[in-house]
Amino acid sequence: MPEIHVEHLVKSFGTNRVLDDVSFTVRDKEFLTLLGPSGCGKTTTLMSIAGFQSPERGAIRCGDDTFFDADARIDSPAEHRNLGVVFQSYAIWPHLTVAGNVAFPLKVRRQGKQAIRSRVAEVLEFVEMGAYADRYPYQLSGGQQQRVALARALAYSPGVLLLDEPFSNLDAKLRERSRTWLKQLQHSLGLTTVFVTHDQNEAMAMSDRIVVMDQGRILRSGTPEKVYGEPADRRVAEFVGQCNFLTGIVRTGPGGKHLLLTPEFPDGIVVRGRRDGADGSPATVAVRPEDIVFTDTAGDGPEPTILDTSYLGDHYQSRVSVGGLELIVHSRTRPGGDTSHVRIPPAVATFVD
Ligand SMILES: Nc1ncnc2c1ncn2[C@@H]1O[C@H](COP(=O)(O)OP(=O)(O)OP(=O)(O)O)[C@@H](O)[C@H]1O
Repeated sequence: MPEIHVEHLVKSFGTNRVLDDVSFTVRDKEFLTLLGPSGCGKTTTLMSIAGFQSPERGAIRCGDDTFFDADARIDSPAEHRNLGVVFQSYAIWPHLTVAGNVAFPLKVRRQGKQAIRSRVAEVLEFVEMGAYADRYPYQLSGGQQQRVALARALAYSPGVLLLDEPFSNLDAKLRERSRTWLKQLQHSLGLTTVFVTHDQNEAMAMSDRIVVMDQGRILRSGTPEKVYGEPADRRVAEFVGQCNFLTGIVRTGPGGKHLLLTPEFPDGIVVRGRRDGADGSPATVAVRPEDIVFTDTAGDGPEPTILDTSYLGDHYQSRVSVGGLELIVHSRTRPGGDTSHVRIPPAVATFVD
């Protein structure tokens, strides 16, 4: 399957610049997710790849094909790009059966009757909808309709799959099941896939790599582990999971490790990663709530005031106050009693400014 190269896309609607120098590569067979808040330009990026939007600047290449090149005035029509696209609203045709919906793009491509029949059967098997071929959309659940939309997109063996929030109409349980199932299908068919979502859990669960966008720009890209564990930017840390931010002064400690000294943690927090010329400069670090520990050892850290605690099934979430600072802490057990100090273990904090 081809790689996709998105290069320096710029796109405005009137005076509103919605893509501002967007570049990324989707590798062969990779599941890449565009993640970001509503209005950040995810759909516009996807629609530019699909050929339904034309940027003002930049280029989009897919394997050896140039889909779009503003300088060279190339903008190939959507139907020549051989991409499978599934929109947020699956838009399957209500007057056609499941098989009719899936056959439609093949008929448009003027394939023979026998070839269409066998391909429709094959694709419906991929999405586990073989038994529903003769049903109409109104006789299907939301999840089943979504599978039909996917089958229709897969029918003509596209090199690349583009998915724009395909699970947004499903309930939480079905959404979760659909994620696993789609990921398995994508993997087994080896499809290069670009997926759009504003749901960070969905992005984490499904992606080989995530591209985090905000206000038409790419803030960060990397594996889910990298984006979550080393967000590098405060907006990424805030958007991808919950996060605490601590501000202080950097000191170089034993072994060349960087420490962040804050009024609440005067002995210093050992920060992961290095930064040149940081000694003595102000800095902000991000610490995930699950990385902060309640402890009964007084020397380990300050004594917080617990403001409130919620039980969330697999953990407790507490809001605690340490000096003037409020922190969110996740713990396996309810804090209080002899677990009355908070500790930030070495190398869980990362610089974010
Ligand atoms: N056809 C259009 N005309 C004018 N403005 C548009 C048009 N399409 C999108 N926009 C604007 O461009 C910006 C980016 O929209 P886009 O749909 O790409 O965002 P998104 O990240 O996909 O958001 P969501 O998650 O809500 O779908 C928004 O401010 C939106 O209002």
